Amino acid sequence: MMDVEVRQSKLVGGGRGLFAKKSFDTGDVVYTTSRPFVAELDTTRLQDTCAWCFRQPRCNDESANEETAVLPCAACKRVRYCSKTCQSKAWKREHKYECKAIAPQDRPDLPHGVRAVIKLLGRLQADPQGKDEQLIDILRFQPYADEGLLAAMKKAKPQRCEDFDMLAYGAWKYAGEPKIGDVDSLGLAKGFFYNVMNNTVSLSGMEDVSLGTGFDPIVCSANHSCDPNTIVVFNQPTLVVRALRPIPAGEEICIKYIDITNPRSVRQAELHDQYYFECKCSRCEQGSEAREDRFLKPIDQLNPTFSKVADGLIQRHTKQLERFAIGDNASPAQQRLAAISAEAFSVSGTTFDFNKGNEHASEDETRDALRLCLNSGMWDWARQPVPHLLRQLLVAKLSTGQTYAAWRIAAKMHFLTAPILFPTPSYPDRLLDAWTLANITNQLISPDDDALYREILRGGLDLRIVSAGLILEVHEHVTGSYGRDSPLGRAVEAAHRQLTAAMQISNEELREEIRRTWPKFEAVARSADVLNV
Ligand SMILES: C[S@@+](CC[C@H](N)C(=O)[O-])C[C@H]1O[C@@H](n2cnc3c(N)ncnc32)[C@H](O)[C@@H]1O
Repeated sequence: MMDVEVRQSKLVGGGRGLFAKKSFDTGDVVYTTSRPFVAELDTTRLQDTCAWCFRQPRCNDESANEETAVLPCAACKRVRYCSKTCQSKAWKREHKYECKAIAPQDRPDLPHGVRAVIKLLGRLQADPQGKDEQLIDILRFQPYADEGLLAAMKKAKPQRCEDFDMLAYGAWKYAGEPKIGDVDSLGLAKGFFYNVMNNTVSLSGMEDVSLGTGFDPIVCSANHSCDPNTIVVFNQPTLVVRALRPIPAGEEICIKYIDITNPRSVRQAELHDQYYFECKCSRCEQGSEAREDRFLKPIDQLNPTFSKVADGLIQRHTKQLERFAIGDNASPAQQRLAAISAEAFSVSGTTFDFNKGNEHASEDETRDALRLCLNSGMWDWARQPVPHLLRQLLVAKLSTGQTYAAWRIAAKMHFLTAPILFPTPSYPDRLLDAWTLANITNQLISPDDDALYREILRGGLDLRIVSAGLILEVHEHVTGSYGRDSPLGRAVEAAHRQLTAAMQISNEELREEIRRTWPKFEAVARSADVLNV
């Protein structure tokens, strides 16, 4: 018996939605499935990730030993598994329907949507009586049967529609033009393609690295809110929906489809471009009064130097100004800030139109974009795209082995962005950030960095206590999102065990040390000059 049900939503244009059948407390599991109904690896992950459990390179399955890397399917050599058990589960449920089609080695890897549809058609063909309930659910999941939605997509993205039609046709061909009762199987393939591919959830691993995309008829029936009452986490391969706050029975369960830390105009543009609806959630209705839209000073107080810079940027970003609109962008002051936003967002690469920009932005460009926002005196550390840019700088520092610089950025984010962007301590992004900071801190307390450790200690901050405090923090809050029985939960549990075993003081004494250390840690983090690290 499920604790949620799918029925008509009250949201304007919301179609069907997901509803709570009982009340939930913060952190409760609202819905879980052992593996999304559709779970496809990104093509770039086919060689290093198990195509069934999504773990890299081995899972906790009993038949996998420590030496087992992911091994390829002997027949198609296109997908890999970490154990016989994973391979056998995959084969029985779906791989047998695609193995032959994807085997020819002279073909490139088929896109994940095509592979998903081949397998869905195979499963449907093998179940003419409709005994598989999830398959029935998926046939009921049809937001794109709505003529209005389809028309909106055709108008906004004619090329995408053409691609979908062509790829769905290809999938149908690869599936052997299946006969499924009296059903028009090509029409079905197209319907799947639109419905499934427009509504996937992204499946990320522990370091928030994208592994692939998933689709589950229940989770994907949840509508969007920029102030969602639940979060979705992927525990390789379990999908879990948890309550972010108390939810009374009968309330609609909403998740987030996009990055909700962005300003309203960016969120609205992304929802319109990707999902073809206008969000009217409570946060969007607050307009520019919501925190993520506010600036530090009234917008006409941008200093003359930056006004001049912004005037130059208006020209460059004319086409993007609407996406970054400040109010109605009618005044020069509004346009200037919209132009600075457009410039900095384009470097951050965090709105989907700019995905390519992200890969190309250098460390210097990232720092320049940060300076543009922060030195203008209008942005604080938690207003986007500053947090996006900080994360980008952190990744750059980590990838070039500049651990101490990375630590200072991560520490700054820990105090100045995370609690503001994600007020719930168990929020997945906040937990992952704290875990990253714990790991960077651990690197700094390794014997290799002894000199640095001692220098920081002389300044009054004991990084060993900082590390312990962060591990305890993540350990305490992981239950509210990923849960203990998850890759992150297990890693944190192991770190916690190690910490407890190595402790030479009592638990109470350690907590007292942490309590005493934290204001110093916060002061160091706040004063870190991350624009010059
Ligand atoms: C993943 S589906 C959600 C389930 C869908 N409502 C259904 O009827 O099956 C996404 C689609 O639902 C609609 N939708 C989701 N959230 C919405 C919201 N807050 N307001 C209006 N429509 C929404 C949009 O049409 C969107 O493309």
